[in-house]
Amino acid sequence: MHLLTTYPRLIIQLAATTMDFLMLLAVLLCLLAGMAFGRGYTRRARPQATTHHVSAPAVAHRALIENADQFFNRPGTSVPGSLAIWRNGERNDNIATVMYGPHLRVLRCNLTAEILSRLGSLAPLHEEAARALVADLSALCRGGGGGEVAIREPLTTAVFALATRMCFGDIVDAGHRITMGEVIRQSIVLAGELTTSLGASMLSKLANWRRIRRIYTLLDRQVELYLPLIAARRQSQSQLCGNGGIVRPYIDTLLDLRVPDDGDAPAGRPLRRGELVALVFEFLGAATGSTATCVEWTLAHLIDQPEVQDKLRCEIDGEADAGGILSSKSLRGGMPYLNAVVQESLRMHPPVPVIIRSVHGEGAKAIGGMTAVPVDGAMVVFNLGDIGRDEKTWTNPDKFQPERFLDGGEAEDIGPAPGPKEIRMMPFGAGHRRCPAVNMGMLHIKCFLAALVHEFDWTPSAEDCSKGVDMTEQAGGFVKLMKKPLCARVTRRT
Ligand code: HEM
Repeated sequence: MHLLTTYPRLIIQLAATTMDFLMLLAVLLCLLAGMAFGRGYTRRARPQATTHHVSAPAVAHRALIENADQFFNRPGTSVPGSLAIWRNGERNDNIATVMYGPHLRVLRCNLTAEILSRLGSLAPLHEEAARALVADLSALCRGGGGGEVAIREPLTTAVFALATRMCFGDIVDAGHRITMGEVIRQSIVLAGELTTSLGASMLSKLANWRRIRRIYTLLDRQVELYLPLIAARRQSQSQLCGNGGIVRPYIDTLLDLRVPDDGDAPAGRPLRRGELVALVFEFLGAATGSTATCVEWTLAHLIDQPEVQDKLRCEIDGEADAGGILSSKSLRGGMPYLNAVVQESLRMHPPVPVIIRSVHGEGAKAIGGMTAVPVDGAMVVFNLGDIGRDEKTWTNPDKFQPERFLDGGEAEDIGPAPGPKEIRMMPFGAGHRRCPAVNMGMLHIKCFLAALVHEFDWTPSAEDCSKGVDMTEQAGGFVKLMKKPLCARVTRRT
């Protein structure tokens, strides 16, 4: 009796947080289950989701383009997505996590129509962000006189500031923005770690309980950081002026949006608080990580191959205005070498290294070696890095050769997103769930890269002078970073 009353109390006292308590409860349940079944327990065959890996461009095409309708969802049970979605008993989906259907269409259409298709109007924001990065870097490299700079942090800060303005307008002060950036960075790193270490079993959850608790803490922190901003935007949905047009911050469009209601409201329902937070997190994370990572990899190659850097600078100098700024129109279409350099970088180092789909039924046959799978489905992982370096598709796939994307090159007709006929690279994914922001992503990368190459000379750091730039990729993670963050000698051009 004593044990029965004392233990639960002890347990509750020991468990400082709900998560601790749940984990301990889970341990007890496991122990009880073990005792109950004892040695006579035989493992029942449970339907187990299998995982298939795809590295061949032709197989990716067969699945994601020819059989797109069977590959339109990401696995609902994928961790850590599932941890983030279910809070307080409700699904808080963003675009990436929601199941294919009307809800997804409404969210994707809103992002595309209200933000992604307004690149011309957003140009002043892009230009200001690029100028701020140049100023920041000039200060870091000894007032422009030359110095070694680790580029990742100033770059990420500049890209994140741009994403924050697009999302909330001008109401976020620098301190709040820095905290938001740090919380998102930590959340993404942790989610990346969980993706590789966390399985669906209870044992795996127990082994990872500290990380799971930490991710919930970070999610709560995001709620604390975004809600005051959302409330402020709700109060005054003032408009952000763009060049020749008006662009509303993303959050304003979300506050006005109505999504299909499972109940009986024919006009739909507003987004819930948790959904708004999930969508803001997605927007800020997606718009920042991939862009900053691609610019860092590209600079590494430009330092490694100074002749490519010179050729690129020549093209940029010819297009930039007196203030060194490139028009949005030039960035979007008029600079073939800049486009080729960015495409080559994305081919070799797609910032998002893998995309995942669930598949069931006959569609599974699109994947070599698979037969039709039952309704609980199988998971298919497409390796974007392998696809971009496929030896049957690319000549010297491990060599950085932007010329292949110019007229007469082996990839002259290849764009960043695959067309209907073939897949040769897919840094923005493919099929129904491909990235909706291909044009904006390309524009952001080009905008920051062009400003950096126009304003500075990039040479190896003292360490890299002897050894060369280390192009090793960091293992794991949602975004494929350089293992050794790029440190370069940066000199302001006069
Ligand atoms: C260099 C820039 C970018 C790269 C390389 C990139 C790459 C990707 C990739 C590989 C996917 C998964 C696609 C798939 O599963 O087939 C994705 C999805 C997505 N990206 Fe991007 N992205 C970039 C920029 C952006 C930006 C700027 C935004 C928003 C402002 C964005 C929003 C999204 C969203 C919402 C999804 C989920 C789409 C869905 O599930 O329907 N991305 N991105």
